[in-house]
Amino acid sequence: MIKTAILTMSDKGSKGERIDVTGPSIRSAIENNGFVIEYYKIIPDELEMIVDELKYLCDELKVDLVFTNGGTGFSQRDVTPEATQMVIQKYVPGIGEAMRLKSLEITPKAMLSRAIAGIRNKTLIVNLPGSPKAAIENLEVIMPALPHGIEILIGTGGECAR
Ligand SMILES: Nc1ncnc2c1ncn2[C@@H]1O[C@H](COP(=O)(O)OP(=O)(O)OP(=O)(O)O)[C@@H](O)[C@H]1O
Ligand SMILES: Nc1nc2c(c(=O)[nH]1)N[C@H]1C(S)=C(S)[C@@H](COP(=O)(O)O)O[C@H]1N2
Repeated sequence: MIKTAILTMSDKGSKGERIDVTGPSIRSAIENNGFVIEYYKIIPDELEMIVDELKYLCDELKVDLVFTNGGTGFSQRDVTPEATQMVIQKYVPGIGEAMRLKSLEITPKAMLSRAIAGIRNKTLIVNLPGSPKAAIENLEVIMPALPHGIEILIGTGGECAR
């Protein structure tokens, strides 16, 4: 079982002005698929809050995987990739590259997501875009490779086929 946290970055959602559809969509897409959701929270697009949450999830709760959603675009308040960059020790460029490459087959707007992924200690952090459609499309791209990477990261296996 992969211990997973879902962190929704949404100014409107955190103020109760919009129901978070994306966080629960991610949950239902991965639950019962070898992933167990240990944490879910909606927070505003505030750099320091995001950094603190990510550190808590990696260092205290020690989840294997964090999916962030929202705050990857061009608006002034979009700072999720910057917060992620501040806490990771290793950058995993292939995850963002794959999400954008495959998503460009769906919409040219895919290039507007600045999502990144990286590792802090034994936790993988993956940024997903904010809309439910975009988040699930991006998630579907990376799902086939994620369990293998996490097994290697947490040391429970992960033999690469030769
Ligand atoms: N958590 C969410 N749940 C449902 N829909 C969302 C969510 N996040 C984003 N969306 C949808 O995707 C669109 C683009 O997302 P974006 O993050 O740019 O919106 P926003 O209104 O600036 O976000 P917010 O105020 O929530 O930070 C939104 O207008 C909304 O329709
Ligand atoms: N697969 C996919 N990726 C996508 C989209 C989409 O509809 N499908 N929307 C894009 C759009 S319109 C934006 S602005 C960026 C950033 O989204 P965010 O600011 O909500 O994080 O994700 C992009 N990535």
